Amino acid sequence: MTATRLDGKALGQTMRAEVAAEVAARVAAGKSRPGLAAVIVGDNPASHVYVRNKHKACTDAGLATWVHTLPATTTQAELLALVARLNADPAVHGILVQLPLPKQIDEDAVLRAVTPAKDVDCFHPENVGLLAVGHPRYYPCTPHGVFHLLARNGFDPAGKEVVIVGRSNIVGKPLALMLAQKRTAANPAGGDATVTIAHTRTADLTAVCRRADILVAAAGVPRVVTPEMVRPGAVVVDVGTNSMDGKLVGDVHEGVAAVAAALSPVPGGVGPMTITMLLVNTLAAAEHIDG
Ligand SMILES: Nc1nc(=O)c2c([nH]1)NC[C@@H]1CN(c3ccc(C(=O)N[C@@H](CCC(=O)O)C(=O)O)cc3)C=[N+]21
Repeated sequence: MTATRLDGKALGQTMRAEVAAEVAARVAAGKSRPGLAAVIVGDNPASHVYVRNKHKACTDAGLATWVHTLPATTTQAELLALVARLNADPAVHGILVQLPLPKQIDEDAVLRAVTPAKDVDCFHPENVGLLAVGHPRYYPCTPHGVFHLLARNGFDPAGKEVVIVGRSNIVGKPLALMLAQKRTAANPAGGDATVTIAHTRTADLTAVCRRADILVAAAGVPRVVTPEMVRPGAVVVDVGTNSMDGKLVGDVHEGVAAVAAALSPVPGGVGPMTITMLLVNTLAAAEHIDG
């Protein structure tokens, strides 16, 4: 078997065009233009690539966007002062503080300083709590991107066995919540799936992964998911973005393409979907804040 490609670049473009049309209609109706402020601290090269991609995607879809670039020596007080300014700026509907932050800065304190209505990453504990009780204000971008990459390629997780390798606050944990939840009008990305959270300390990770109809690799470990971990015909989503010798590699071994029914590539899979969901959330934030 050679796996069907879950093309996040193509689906991301389609969904960005949907956002662009909604933004244009909203502005034509005299409502506010959704705006995203991105904050990047320091000179992590990958972070600069991602923020540049986000800025371009916003511009292309007709959103207002600003990038605040701060030096690696920025203090926590300086960063909190910028966040406070963005919280108060009516042109800004979404605020994204790119992670990771330099070590002198308390990441949790910064994520909690973003006013929840503008927290388009869905990293603030209030928004994580709303997600956990099944009344999401926003969905976190990467899990939401994974959901659409599956659902819009005909792989509805409802009733399926999903195994997620990884338990981070950014991907594994919120994705597990979403996919296990009941799908309702208020929670359209509820997955109605049977979900297992595994990780690199799971005993017999291979046996656990082989149970999966849908296997999500989000451990941040290059090629941790190998072909023998995949039941023939399973659907595999690769969330890994590891840099190895200057090359971007996922968490899924190349050999998995010969076993899986469908596989998301890196690059061109979840990454572009993550950026697309940021645009979706910024539009939702403008509707939430300004109507
Ligand atoms: N506050 C915050 N929010 C985030 O959403 C966030 C973050 N911090 N920190 C880092 C991670 C990682 N992340 C990616 C976004 C896009 C691609 C992406 O577009 N990747 C392209 C390739 C990009 C390249 O050329 O390297 C692809 O997979 O095709 C990847 C990774 C967002 N993150």
